[in-house]
Amino acid sequence: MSTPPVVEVSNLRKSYSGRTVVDDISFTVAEGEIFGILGPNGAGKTTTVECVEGLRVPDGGRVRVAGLDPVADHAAVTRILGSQLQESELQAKLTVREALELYAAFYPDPADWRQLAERLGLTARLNTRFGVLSGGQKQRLFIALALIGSPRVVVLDELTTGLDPRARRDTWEVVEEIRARGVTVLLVTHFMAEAQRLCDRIAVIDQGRITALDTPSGLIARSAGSTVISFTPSAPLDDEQLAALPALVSIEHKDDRITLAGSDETVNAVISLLVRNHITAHQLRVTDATLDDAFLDLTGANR
Ligand SMILES: Nc1ncnc2c1ncn2[C@@H]1O[C@H](COP(=O)(O)OP(=O)(O)OP(=O)(O)O)[C@@H](O)[C@H]1O
Repeated sequence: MSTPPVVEVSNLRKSYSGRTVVDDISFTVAEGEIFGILGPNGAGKTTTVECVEGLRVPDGGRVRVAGLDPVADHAAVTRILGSQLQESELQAKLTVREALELYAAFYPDPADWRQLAERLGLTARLNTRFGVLSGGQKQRLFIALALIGSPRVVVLDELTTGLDPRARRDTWEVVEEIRARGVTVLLVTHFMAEAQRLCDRIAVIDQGRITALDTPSGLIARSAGSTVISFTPSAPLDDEQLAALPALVSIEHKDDRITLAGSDETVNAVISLLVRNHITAHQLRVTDATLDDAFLDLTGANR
């Protein structure tokens, strides 16, 4: 028996001063899933998740979190859904311990904050004031505070922005641990590597609309030119023959080097073409497109 989705968004619309920034967005998130919302600046990602959190009132459409309306049933939804705070929401003088105790007091049945601090590597920082924590330590504290009410769903928005690569990786591990405990994660991100590593499915949003919704590998596969082939031929190749290759998306010449974007079919055909013409391919490289390429294809970023 399939369980109902934890988060349901149908035909969501939101405008600011007559300008539509979320335009007919629909998606569902299953229990235990890490669902990514990816898109360029100003695409409407934060507005969408703020509607899920009940922090913004939609102009149209329907949002449900565990069957509840985040605006009408706000108090009930805050007990189910944990949100990541913004930096401005914590006083610089508050210590890590005080912040954890304060937020634990908001919930009738909070998680054990000492255990959370331990798991997030904050035990040695309990007496440190928030204002002097490093960026990575602040993010860990925000994650701890988002989890303190033992939520079923946690919303993490731009979780690793500004972190160094090490701190980013540590934070990803924490998110994977959260999911391993069955918590559903709604993750807003700009970082392809983050989306690729963590998300089960990703909605790509551009100008307020979903342009694609798929698994990371599904998004990559649907990107035009999912395989890139480059080589330096031992003799000139006729452009017409190259242009006739199956599934070819683009041809690029740079000095003697040729770069083709296509599919696996293109790779096989180009090899046959070279063999037929007794041409050797020097420094032949075949690479798969990345989520970066798919992102550029699926958003206005390359138009
Ligand atoms: N309170 C507001 N009043 C007016 N316009 C707003 C408001 N909040 C957001 N916007 C505008 O709505 C659009 C979408 O913003 P939103 O923050 O949802 O995008 P985003 O995808 O999260 O962007 P970013 O990646 O830059 O954070 C932007 O053009 C933004 O300027």
